[in-house]
Order: sequence, then structure tokens, then C-alpha cells
Amino acid sequence: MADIPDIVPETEEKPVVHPIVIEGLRNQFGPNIVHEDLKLTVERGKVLGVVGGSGTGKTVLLNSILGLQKPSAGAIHLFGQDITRLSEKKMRAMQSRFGVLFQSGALFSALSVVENICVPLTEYARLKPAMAREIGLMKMALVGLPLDAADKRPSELSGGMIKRTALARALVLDPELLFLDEPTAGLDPIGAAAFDTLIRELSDSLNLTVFMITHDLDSLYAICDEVAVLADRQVVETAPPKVLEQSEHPWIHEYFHGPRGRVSKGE
Ligand SMILES: Nc1ncnc2c1ncn2[C@@H]1O[C@H](COP(=O)(O)OP(=O)(O)OP(=O)(O)O)[C@@H](O)[C@H]1O
Repeated sequence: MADIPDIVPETEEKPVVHPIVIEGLRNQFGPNIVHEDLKLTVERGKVLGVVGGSGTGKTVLLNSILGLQKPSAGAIHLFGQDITRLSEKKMRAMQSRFGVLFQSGALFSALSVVENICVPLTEYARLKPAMAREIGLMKMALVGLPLDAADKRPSELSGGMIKRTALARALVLDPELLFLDEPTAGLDPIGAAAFDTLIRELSDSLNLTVFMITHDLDSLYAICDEVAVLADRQVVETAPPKVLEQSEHPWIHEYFHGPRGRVSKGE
């Protein structure tokens, strides 16, 4: 009797699709090359801090990922799709999968808190106003805003409440990916620490991936799984803050051990 070959069931392992994979990115303005062959991968559910000296291209990198700045070369994959090649329609669909909190908060002064939060709902989803308001109120609770602030104007809010309103708006479409540009800038240390805690809790409970540009060393230690350092036109290192402390790269060493670094403060 002929041997019956063992049938080994094929285990089909699905390839991991990361929220962000950047390869060979170049951004150039005339003779000014800001990024050259930049690579970066962000895994699902992780909080990534992005740091770098002034002019190293943190904002240009963010704008490239958001599709606001067309790179000179390279690929930017969001959830497996190279956004540098997407049609306008597909890019719009992609944009509904991420939320953005700009540094200033960028609220509409003529709209109330809850109306500001609901702006993306009217842009991307056709919802009856009453239902949109319900969702807006739920997001207010999620970010720790008192519900009696719903009908206030941005001019009546504290800095921390403006940030929370902008965060609620960034989360209103239940994104998988959240971009934060200097989220704690302008907040007092207690407000900044509370905002850090909120971001970490949201990331953990919603499995939200976070890409955060910051200058705030306390935020890095408090909430980042990893920190990507921009220098020399590239991401020169990506590692947890405690590991980066040991780096011999001159800028990274100065950042952690210089006069304002935590290591030199003995923390
Ligand atoms: N639209 C543009 N046209 C020409 N040059 C630009 C443009 N946008 C940015 N740059 C240049 O790109 C470089 C990086 O700027 P970017 O604002 O990204 O730096 P950054 O790391 O965010 O700095 P900072 O921490 O000071 O905000 C700078 O030299 C800037 O002049």
C-alpha cells in the first residue's frame, strides 16, 4: 500500500498590518533636504513620542503622514495602504480612520463645545443633529469634560478644557490612530500630567495607536512606549525612553543628560 503522505494543515498566518510604516521618505524644499531615506514603523496600540531639535522636520513628517504635504519620494503606509498613491476619494476615507489634535486646539470660536466635537460627524457621516449631539456628549464624558460645558463657547473654556474638547473632536469618529502635536504645550504641570494620563488610558482602553510630537520630557516618560528621535534628516533611534537615556548619539545624550534633562536632575 502506497504511503499516505502526512497532511499538514497549512497555518495561514496573516501578515501583520501596522498602522504606520514609512519607508525611504524624502522631503525637500528647494535645496533644503529635510528628510532623506527616513524609516519609521508604529505598531498597533502603542504610544510613540516623536522628538527632535527645532527644524528637524517633526511638523513636515506629521503633515506628510496626514496627507497635507506631498513627499518628494518614499512610501507612507497607513493600515497597509500607501497614502502617497491614494486617490482623493480614498484619502478622504483614510482620513476618517484617524484623529488629529493640533497644537492650538483649532476650535471654531462661533460653535459651542458639543458642536465643535460634532464637526467631523457632519463632514463624514450623515447623522440627524439630535443623534450627533448624543455622540458628542458621550465623547465629552470620555475625555472628562463636564456635560454642563456642552453649550459653552471656546472663549469660556480653560486651556485644559480646550485641549479636551479638541481631543473629543479627534475621537468622535472612533479612530484607530490618533495624532497629537504638542498636546501638553500651554498647560500647567498638573493639567499636563492629567492630560498625559488621559491619553494613556484612552490608548489602553481603546487599543488606540498614538503618534505624538512633544518637547515634554515628562510626557515621554509618563506615556510613551517608544520614542523616535529625528536628527540628521532621519529617525536615528526608536526606543523606550529608559533605553534612549543610554544612547551615545550627541543630540540624544544632550537631550537626556543636558541641563534640562531628567537624568541630570536625578529623576
Ligand atoms: N512649506 C515649506 N516650504 C519651505 N520650507 C519648509 C516648508 N515647511 C517646512 N519647511 C522647512 O522644513 C524644515 C523643518 O520644519 P519643521 O517645521 O517640520 O520643523 P520642526 O521639527 O517641526 O521644528 P519646531 O520644533 O521648531 O517646530 C525647516 O527648515 C523649515 O523651514
